[in-house]
Amino acid sequence: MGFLDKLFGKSKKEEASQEAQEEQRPKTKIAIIYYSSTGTNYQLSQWAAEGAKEAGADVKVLKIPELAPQEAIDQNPAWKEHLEATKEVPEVTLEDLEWADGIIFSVPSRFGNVPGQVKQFLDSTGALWFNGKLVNKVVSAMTSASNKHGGQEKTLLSLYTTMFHWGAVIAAPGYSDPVTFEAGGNPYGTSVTVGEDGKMQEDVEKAVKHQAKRTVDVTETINK
Ligand SMILES: Cc1cc2nc3c(=O)[nH]c(=O)nc-3n(C[C@H](O)[C@H](O)[C@H](O)COP(=O)(O)O)c2cc1C
Repeated sequence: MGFLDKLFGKSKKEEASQEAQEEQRPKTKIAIIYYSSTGTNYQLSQWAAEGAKEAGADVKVLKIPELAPQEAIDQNPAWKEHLEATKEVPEVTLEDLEWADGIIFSVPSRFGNVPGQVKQFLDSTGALWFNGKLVNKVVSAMTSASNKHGGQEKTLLSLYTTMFHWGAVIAAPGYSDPVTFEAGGNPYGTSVTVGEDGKMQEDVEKAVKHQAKRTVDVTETINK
């Protein structure tokens, strides 16, 4: 509300017209793109979707295709179960990247790096990159690992390296809200430790939702 509005208030007509304008403004498009073997990064993505929707965005949750051989998946019941439970989630395409104004990634750590499935997908973005289609996309990322210091920060930096080459704008959470401290204090992106029982060791839901809202805010600022 501007100074004059504060002083004199707005007429009902002006308020209605402002509301109508806000309704007509296209929603910010956020793609939440994840890879997950055993469900952790899928859950982080669900929370991010809730946060981004609460912030008014049009949201798509998309999975990066599995590449592991079926024999490997069959040997791990949690992996098999998760893939079965999420078979209806659409697989991400290059058109989804073009559609999105902002992208939130969620990927598990593999020796401090992104999983091969994620790298394969990123390497398929060459033509979009070459044609400048990824410039100014706002990106933010989340991750998980089995150990508290198992490579979470390095995994995020490895992922962001590709985004620097895209010309994307990285919207890491930093310490923009105290929820980050409560979630373990990773300013590069929300990260979580997964116990042997497959459960998350820290409560990161609020931090994920904050990160998602911040991604929507930064995306809207960039696209003003
Ligand atoms: C090949 C491989 C490498 C991994 N490397 C690490 C590692 O270096 N440090 C660590 O703490 N966890 C490591 N993990 C554990 C995964 O990060 C963990 O299972 C994952 O974060 C769970 O996420 P998801 O449930 O979304 O699949 C590794 C797992 C696999 C399969």
